[in-house]
Amino acid sequence: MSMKSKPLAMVTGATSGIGKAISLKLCEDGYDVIALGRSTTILAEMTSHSGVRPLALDLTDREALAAALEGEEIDVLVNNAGIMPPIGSFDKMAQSDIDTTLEVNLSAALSTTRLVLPGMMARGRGHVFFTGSTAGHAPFPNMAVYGASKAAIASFAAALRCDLSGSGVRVTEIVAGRVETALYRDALTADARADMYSVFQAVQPEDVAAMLGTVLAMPANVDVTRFDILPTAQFVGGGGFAKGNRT
Ligand SMILES: NC(=O)C1=CN([C@@H]2O[C@H](COP(=O)(O)OP(=O)(O)OC[C@H]3O[C@@H](n4cnc5c(N)ncnc54)[C@H](OP(=O)(O)O)[C@@H]3O)[C@@H](O)[C@H]2O)C=CC1
Ligand SMILES: N[C@@H](C=O)C(=O)O
Repeated sequence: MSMKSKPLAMVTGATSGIGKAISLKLCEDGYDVIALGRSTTILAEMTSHSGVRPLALDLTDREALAAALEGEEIDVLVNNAGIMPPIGSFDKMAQSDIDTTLEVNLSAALSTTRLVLPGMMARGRGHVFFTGSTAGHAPFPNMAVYGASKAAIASFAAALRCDLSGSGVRVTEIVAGRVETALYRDALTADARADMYSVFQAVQPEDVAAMLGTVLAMPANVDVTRFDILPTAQFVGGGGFAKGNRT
C-alpha cells in the first residue's frame, strides 16, 4: 500500500501547450505530476511549480518509459503528447512522417496506457485521458494521417471503456478544436501560423486544462467519457466541391 501523500498524475507532452497547462492545473489542484517531454530546458523551468516531477524522455523509447514508471502508482494519466506532420495531400507525404505521426500520436499513447492501467485496475480507481481532436471525428483536407491517428485514439478510448467496465477506472477523450499552441510549429511557417490564430479567438490551453479539472472532480460514479472543446467561431464538417470539376 503506497503511503504517498498526494495523488499522482502523469502528463505526456507536458513541456508545451495543452500538456503544460494541464500539468500546472493538476499541481494547483493538489496533484504531484510526472511531467513528460523531451525538452529538458522547459522541464527544468517547470520544477519551479510545486508538484512537478520532470521526466525527460522520448515517448517512443518504450524501454526507457517502462523503466521510468517502475513502481509508480499513477492515479491520472493524460495521454497528450502529439505532433502535426507537414500539411499536405497524402500522396506527397514522406513515409517517415507517416510512421512518426502514428508512432507518437497513437502507438505511444497505447503503450503508455498499457504500462499504467494494471495498477489502476488493481487499486480499483484511476482516470485515463486521451487528447484527441476534431480531426479524428471529421475529415480535414491535407491532414489524413493526423486525422487517422486521432480517429484511432477516439475508437480506442471508447473501446477501452468496455474493457474497464466495473473496474472503477474512468476514461475521457478530449476532442479539441483549434487551440493556440505550437502544434503547427513544423507544419506551417511562422506567418501562416500567425494568420491561423489571427482570424478568430482560438481556445487557449488553460481552457482545456480547466475542463479537465472539472471532469476529474466529478464523483467516482460519474465518467465524462468525451468532451469537445472548440473555438466558438470554428465549425467542423460541411461538404465541399472539387474546383473546376463539372462531373
Ligand atoms: N493545438 C491544437 O489545435 C490541437 C491539439 N491537439 C492535440 O493536443 C496535444 C498537445 O498538442 P499541443 O499542446 O497543441 O502542441 P505542442 O506542440 O505545444 O505540444 C506537443 C507536446 O508533445 C510533446 N511531444 C511531441 N513528441 C514527443 C515525443 N516523441 N516524446 C515525448 N513528448 C513528445 C512535446 O514535448 P517535447 O517537444 O518536449 O518532446 C510537447 O510537449 C496533441 O496530441 C495534439 O494532437 C488536438 C486538437 C487541437
Ligand atoms: N483540431 C485541431 C488540430 O488537431 C485544429 O483544428 O487545428
